[in-house]
Parts: sequence; C-alpha cells; structure tokens
Amino acid sequence: MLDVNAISAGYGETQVLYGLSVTAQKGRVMAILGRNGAGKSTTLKTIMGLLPTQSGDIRFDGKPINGAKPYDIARAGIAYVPETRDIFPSLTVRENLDLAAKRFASGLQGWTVARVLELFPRLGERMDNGGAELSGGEQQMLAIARALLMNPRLLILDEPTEGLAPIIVKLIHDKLQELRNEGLSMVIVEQNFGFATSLADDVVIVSKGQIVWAGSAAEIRADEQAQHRWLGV
Ligand SMILES: Nc1ncnc2c1ncn2[C@@H]1O[C@H](COP(=O)(O)OP(=O)(O)OP(=O)(O)O)[C@@H](O)[C@H]1O
Repeated sequence: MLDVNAISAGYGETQVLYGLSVTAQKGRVMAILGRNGAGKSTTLKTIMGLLPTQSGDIRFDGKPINGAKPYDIARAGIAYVPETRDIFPSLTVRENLDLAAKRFASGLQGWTVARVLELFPRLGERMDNGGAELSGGEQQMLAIARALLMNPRLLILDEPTEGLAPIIVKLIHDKLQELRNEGLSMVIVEQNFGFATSLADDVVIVSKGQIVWAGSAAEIRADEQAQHRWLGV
C-alpha cells in the first residue's frame, strides 16, 4: 500500500537518506528499527511531505505522493503521530478531539469521538483538561486518538513509547494490538525492540540512511547476530 522507492532526502545540505526503499503492506504492521540517528524519523517525515525528496518516489496505493503537501497526504489516508505528539497544549482534550473529528469528518473508517473514548477511556476522564496538563502517556493516547479521527488507512507512529513508564507502554501496546487485530495498517518507528517486534509482522532496519535488513518479526527476534550488528541489542 505504501511504496518508498530509492528516496534520498535530508535537511538542506545534510543528506540523511541514501536511496532508501521500503514497502508497507495493507493490513500489516511494519516496524522500522535502527540506531539513533540512522534516519528513521527522517524517513517518516519524508513520507509525510514534511521534507522534500531529492530523488526517488513514494506511492500510496499506486499514486505518487512525493511533492504533495502534508495536509493532502493526510487527506489521502495516512495519519502520522510524530515523536513530539503534536497535540494542541492550550486546548482541552475535548477541543483537541473535536478539531480532528471535524476536519476529517468524511472518513469511511467510522472513527468518532465516542469510539476513540471507548479505546482510551482515560481520555474520557480528562475531557476538560488542557493538553499541557496531561501526563506523557495521556498525551500519547490523545495524539493517537486524534490520528484515528482522521480515519486513516495507514497509521504512522514515531516512537510511541518514548519517555513512558512501563505500565503505560504496555497499555499503548495493547491498544495498538487491538487496532492491528481490526486490520489497521501501521508503520512504527521504535527503539523498544520487544514492543516493536511483538506488534509487528514485518521489520526493516535502517542504518546510515539505507535499509540494511528486512524480514519478519520472528526472524529478527531469532537473529541475534543481526540484532547485535545493527541495533546494538
Ligand atoms: N532538523 C534537522 N536538521 C539537521 N539535521 C537533522 C535534523 N533532524 C535530524 N537531523 C540529523 O539527521 C540524522 C538522522 O536523524 P533521524 O532523526 O532521522 O534519526 P533516527 O533514526 O530517527 O534516530 P532517533 O532515534 O535519534 O530519532 C541525524 O544525524 C540527525 O542529526
């Protein structure tokens, strides 16, 4: 469903991705692993149109999306939860959710505020709190809830567990597992190897702006040599 074909990209003069290719398939979860600075977040930002491609192309359901604006890529059906979580800190949880729901009201996937609150009951208890008053875990739940309200066909998450307590990591894991069981396609960048490989069907490893390993989650769990070489596990 998402085909990234030999993209090069970076920040101004600094090239980070060197002909990186990766494919995410419908109804599956793909984890992108790799050491700090390997180019994982840069890959996601390039997919989302936040960074231009210097070469290569990106297709979503066969249609080219590189060069498109982030908003149009979201409209095409890709929702993105960045590392920074991107909620509105000065708005309440209710306002954050209503804004997302209104903007993408026509989604066919049927996500509503009521349904995201069923997934994250904790947010229902915090509806009148400001975004900035939430814990890190609650902010992540809100960011995922907002992304779901965009009724995406593909959900992209950048380090959803970063900075969260183990019990919250477990909760986020279980919620993403629920979404996976419902058939939502996902791409997840993660430092937490156990989290990533227990959710993912497919795994790729990025090093120095290229894919250096690709296989199933079971294969990378069994391949200690690759873990050691590419992830320092
Ligand atoms: N805004 C930026 N301007 C210039 N260089 C950047 C910028 N953001 C990231 N980089 C550089 O690009 C390279 C890849 O960064 P990227 O964030 O994609 O890595 P990553 O694999 O996601 O790792 P991390 O887990 O540290 O986020 C790094 O060398 C980083 O210093």
